[in-house]
Amino acid sequence: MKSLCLKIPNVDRIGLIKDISCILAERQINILSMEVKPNTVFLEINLLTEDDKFYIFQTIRAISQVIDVQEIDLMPYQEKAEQLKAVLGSVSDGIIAVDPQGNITQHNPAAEKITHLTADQLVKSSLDSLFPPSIVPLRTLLQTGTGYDNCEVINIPTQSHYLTSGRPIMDSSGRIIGAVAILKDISDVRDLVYTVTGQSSFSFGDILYTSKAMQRVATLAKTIAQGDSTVLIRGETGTGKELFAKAIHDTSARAKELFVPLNCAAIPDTLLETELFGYKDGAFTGSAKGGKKGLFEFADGGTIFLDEIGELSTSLQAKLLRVLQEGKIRRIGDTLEIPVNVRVLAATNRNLEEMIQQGKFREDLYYRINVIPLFIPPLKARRDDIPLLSQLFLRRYAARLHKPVTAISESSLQKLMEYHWPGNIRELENVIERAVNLVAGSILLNEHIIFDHDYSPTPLETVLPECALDEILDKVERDVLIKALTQHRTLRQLGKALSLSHTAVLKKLRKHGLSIVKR
Ligand SMILES: Nc1ncnc2c1ncn2[C@@H]1O[C@H](COP(=O)(O)OP(=O)(O)OP(=O)(O)O)[C@@H](O)[C@H]1O
Repeated sequence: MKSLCLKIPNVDRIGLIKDISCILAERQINILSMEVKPNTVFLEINLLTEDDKFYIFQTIRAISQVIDVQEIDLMPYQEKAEQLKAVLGSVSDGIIAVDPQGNITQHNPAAEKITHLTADQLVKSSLDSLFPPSIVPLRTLLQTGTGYDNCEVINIPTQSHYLTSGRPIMDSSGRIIGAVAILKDISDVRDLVYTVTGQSSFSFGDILYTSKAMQRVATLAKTIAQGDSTVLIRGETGTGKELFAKAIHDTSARAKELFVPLNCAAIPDTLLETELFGYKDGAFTGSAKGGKKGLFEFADGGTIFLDEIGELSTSLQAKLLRVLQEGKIRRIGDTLEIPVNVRVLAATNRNLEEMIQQGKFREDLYYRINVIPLFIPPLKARRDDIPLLSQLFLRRYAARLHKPVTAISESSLQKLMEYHWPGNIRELENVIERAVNLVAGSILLNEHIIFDHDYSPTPLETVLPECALDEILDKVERDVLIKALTQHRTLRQLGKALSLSHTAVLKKLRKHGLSIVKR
């Protein structure tokens, strides 16, 4: 039933509320809420009919000392609640208020985002049902009344990580009637530290290793980072080339500017050119009005990371060489040259020297980008790193998949140490993710470790007897695609490996309900 809110200005007198109540009672009208302030009464009542409404306006106005009766949209308490909601909704920090028993009474949308809990989970729930007691300083606060500042909370089941400060809410006699916690997401804290101190948000500390080989690479990379020269990062697929590029940028003098990564193999040539250099207004049919900035312009002042540079077509290689030599770009369809100040980091797992011999890679570009070569060793050449990286991925996927697995058995670690890792750290991550999916207990065992090459395609003998040729071909096609997907990350690479066009690959993936694994 709809309610009607009234504001009744008056000259205070004893018995006025009783008179109003009598009029409403006579008409069987229910009072939903009432607020009495000096010289004003606010009423929220059930609205019955237009006739009732006319009647109560007339009769209440006629009460002695009543000045007027006005209809209003919201009661004062509703207005305050709306204002509070707007204030809570406008802050980026999470806010959670609880009553003395630890039941959540208020929270804002930022708290949902930071705790990774939904409004339904938070509303009227108790702290203990949502957070392990060991990570809820608010619970202690309710007992001691002592506030706290910037406690770090990592809640593994919900994958949330934040800093929280808390204060008690006391009544006038000093009794604790609740508490309020402020939550700051850890990534916002990092950004803040970065803004204030200029300290890098991603550093070499995020690249894990124990091997001597990697120590040498990391030391060299840290030195390189201080300079401004072009770096060519070499290494097999999945060895961490992009990770190094990011660490070099974030430790360099350009750290405050943009790091723009581009995988040259992921985009067809024609698009790649517009991505890199942009285009002028009206350069071609369907081009955006006002033209478009390319990535070199975007990255101005910062770093551009050209991953899989060996996949660039020879015509784009020539254009890239011009930018590196002249420090200027020209948008497609434009004659104007725009100066850009961009550090180029490039990476490849291809043998560029062999490609030069075959005429597939320009020698002049090679010398231009290979100013400082950085070789990331394959995982099989630094097996000492396997236990540490395995633990990292085990923790990551145990948390992500809500599994209680905490350790890797001796023999499975042995199995990991003996494998040749053609897909390097990316493959190790896949294998651990797969194992965590399979494990039921707390220890990852030998049987949970399945390498990519262990996935053997359906043997033909098992399908031949009962299937039509179309079905057999379908099964084989699906197996081949699954196998190829474990080795290639982009449509372009897949297409190349299977001698198919982009669209043909895409169509086949769709047909079998498969997709490229994004990382
Ligand atoms: N030393 C490391 N510590 C932690 N994670 C790592 C390390 N090296 C690589 N990784 C992880 O392995 C994955 C592959 O790394 P990355 O993408 O940097 O490799 P890449 O050599 O650039 O691969 P590709 O040649 O296929 O582009 C990423 O998820 C990355 O975070």
